[in-house]
Amino acid sequence: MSVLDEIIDGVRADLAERQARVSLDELKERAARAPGAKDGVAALRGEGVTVICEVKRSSPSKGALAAIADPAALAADYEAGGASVISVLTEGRRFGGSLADLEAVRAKVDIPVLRKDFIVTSYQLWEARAYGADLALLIVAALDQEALVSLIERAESIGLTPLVEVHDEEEAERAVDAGAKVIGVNARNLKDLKVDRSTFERVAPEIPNHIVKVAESGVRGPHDLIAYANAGADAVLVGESLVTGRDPRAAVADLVAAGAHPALRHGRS
Ligand SMILES: O=P(O)(O)OC[C@@H](O)[C@@H](O)c1c[nH]c2ccccc12
Repeated sequence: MSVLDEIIDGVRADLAERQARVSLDELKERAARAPGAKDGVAALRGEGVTVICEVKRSSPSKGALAAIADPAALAADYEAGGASVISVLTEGRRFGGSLADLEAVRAKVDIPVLRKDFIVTSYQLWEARAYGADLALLIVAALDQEALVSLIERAESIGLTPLVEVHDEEEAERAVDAGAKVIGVNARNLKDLKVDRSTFERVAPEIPNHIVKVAESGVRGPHDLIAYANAGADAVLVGESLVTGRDPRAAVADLVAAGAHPALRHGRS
């Protein structure tokens, strides 16, 4: 079984427990009381390359990364550094996240917040909205085409912007066909967890320019952001290097500065 399949088995078990405790109607009521969803597409289409900063305690590939006692404080640092979107991992078993983290971050920052999880049912989209998310991750490799199309539609119908994650050209084509407006190319292959930064430049040409292109994973600092920008990224998603660094606010500010004028500095046409 692939790592992705194993993670999803755990996600489904935890989901069944929550569904037994909280009805869909309760979630919908909670979603109706949540602050209105912010426009994720607009946030990512800023000047230059925008930066999505992730609250990430651990990962299946590296184990524990950072304790992050106060995820809201970290998110506030990211926002102060110039982040455009905060990504909050809510998967518990492998990534150490929770919906409580999402709620705490939402209460603290003004910029859009992404629920980063392994979403396989619309119940999880309602949870995302109920806990204040504005965007939600949908992983193409975890969904058949029918489920992908229906989750994109459901997400949009409740105000969420789907960030549709792909790992290769074929998945990119499926994401485009399904109507994704934001596509993330993950350099970390979820089958064996290896990072290959050339994935983005290989897959990006499959994605038409009206779609926001996000380069995910493996950004160690400004030079990686610039390489992704030169390969056509509109945004980058960064976790590990920020949570393990000494000064997340300064690290984000450095990334944002590098992304501000990539065309002028690096000859991107
Ligand atoms: O920590 P990194 O290498 O900066 O990567 C962040 C992000 O791309 C990664 O956490 C991620 C991308 N897609 C995911 C799907 C599920 C969980 C995690 C992820």
